[in-house]
Amino acid sequence: MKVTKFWLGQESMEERGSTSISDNVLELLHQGVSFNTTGSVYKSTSGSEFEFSGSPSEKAILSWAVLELDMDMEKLKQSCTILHVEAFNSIKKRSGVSIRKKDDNTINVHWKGAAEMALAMCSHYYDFSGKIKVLDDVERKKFDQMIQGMAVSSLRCIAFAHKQVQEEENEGEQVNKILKDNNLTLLGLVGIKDPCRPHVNKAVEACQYAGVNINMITGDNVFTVRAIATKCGILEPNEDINSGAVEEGEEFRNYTPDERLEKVDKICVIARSSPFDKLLMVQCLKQKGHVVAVTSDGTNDTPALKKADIGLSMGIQGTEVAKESSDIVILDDNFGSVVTVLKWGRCVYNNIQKFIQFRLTVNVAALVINFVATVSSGQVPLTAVQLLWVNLIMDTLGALALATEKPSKELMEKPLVGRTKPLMTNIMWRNLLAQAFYQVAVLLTLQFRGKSIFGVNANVNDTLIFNTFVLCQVFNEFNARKLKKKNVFKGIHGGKLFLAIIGITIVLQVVMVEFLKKFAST
Ligand SMILES: Nc1ncnc2c1ncn2[C@@H]1O[C@H](COP(=O)(O)OP(=O)(O)OP(=O)(O)O)[C@@H](O)[C@H]1O
Ligand SMILES: [Ca+2]
Repeated sequence: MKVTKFWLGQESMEERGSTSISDNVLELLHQGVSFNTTGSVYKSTSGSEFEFSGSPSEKAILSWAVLELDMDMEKLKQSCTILHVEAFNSIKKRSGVSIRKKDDNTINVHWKGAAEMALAMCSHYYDFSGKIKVLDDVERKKFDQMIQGMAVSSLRCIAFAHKQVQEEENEGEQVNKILKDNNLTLLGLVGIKDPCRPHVNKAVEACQYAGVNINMITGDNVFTVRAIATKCGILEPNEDINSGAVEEGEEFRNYTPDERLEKVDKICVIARSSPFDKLLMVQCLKQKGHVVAVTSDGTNDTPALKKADIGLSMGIQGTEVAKESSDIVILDDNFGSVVTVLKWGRCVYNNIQKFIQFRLTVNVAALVINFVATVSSGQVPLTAVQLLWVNLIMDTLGALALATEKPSKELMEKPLVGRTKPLMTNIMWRNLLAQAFYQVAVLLTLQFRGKSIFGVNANVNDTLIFNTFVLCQVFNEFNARKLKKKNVFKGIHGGKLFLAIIGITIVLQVVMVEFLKKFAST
């Protein structure tokens, strides 16, 4: 984030530079920035480089004040004492401080906050030459237009305002417990640019392609949000203003629960929201049966992160509290990683389905064969050791082969699973029953007719059945790779591990049959 615009009175200050600002206004601005902040400035002893810490907005403001307005935080700290602080509050969107200047004992209250909200508290403003002027309706309108102009070019607007108060007045109010917030004088407006990260556009597109809707809920001004949302593809460029896709937090908050449920599907963007609105949105979407993921960086979004099905926090910018209450921490702060999360989530779900189908087929086939053969002829075609052996290699190697399949592009085309769809789909049942039926038919034919077909004795026939059963499972493993597709070999070259495991399974089977005859009864 970076301050790219600065208005003093009704003059844009970028070209003029800090030297043209009158001394009294500059001093007040310095006070307003340096005491009313949660960030800090370090100057490394060796170089002349400054280091800024704090939230992104704070860092942007501090670096602007230090580098462009020649603010010296150390010197200012020594010249004033802080009397009372009101921390930034996500509902009021402002923070305040009252300070006493040591040399003349004057007390100043400074406010910094969302521009249109701060403007509402002002009755006067400093013009470019440092004179105080009355903020009448005509002037107010001009300021409103300035703010809107900055917002539509996707800037975050923050205003600085102050008020000088009398000592007695403060004493009467029990030593500055409540900061005065009316009849302030506007010091200036800044516009902070927060450029869209390079991968966001693609990530939004990929999510939408995968059937995931993206909503943006933020504390920023509605015009700023609309500009940013359009830039990163959340809103259509020619979205109708009255379509209900963009709303303000207050509007959303004041709906009746039924109204909210009705409108929530249409809403893409909520501006000037409080943390409570974010939570409300998550609750609403969940109530509608959606699976909700929330990404966030801030402490105040903790309730929404916790309430969501999946909470994602940012690893670098994110606060510790946000990380603690999220399920996934995105280490590189890249929104593009959300797509990776989506892909791997679907991949794991898909692999579990494949394995379930595979295992159930093995078990159903083994059970039916042994049951039918025992009931009709009193002989068991697969012995206990053989069945254990099949379980052993299929549970370990089979699981390994199917669970290590990497996410494929097709996964993103799959329809959403949702909350209520069963894990075993109809297609899986179809595959399972068809495959089990086929295996049972082959093996029972071998059991009852094998000796005459191949002209072998009973012992060899039993081994034949055992081998056939294991090989059936090996082929079935290929079948399980694709639940829906006909071509189960697609992308097989990529699955080196899969092929290796199939090879190992066959080698182990040969060892079992040829070298462990006594044990395996072959
Ligand atoms: N340090 C600050 N001092 C004063 N006002 C601020 C500051 N940071 C943000 N604001 C104002 O509050 C608004 C953002 O409010 P809030 O922090 O509740 O929303 P958010 O969606 O959590 O924002 P963020 O993108 O910063 O996480 C901004 O548009 C700005 O006007
Ligand atoms: Ca935040």
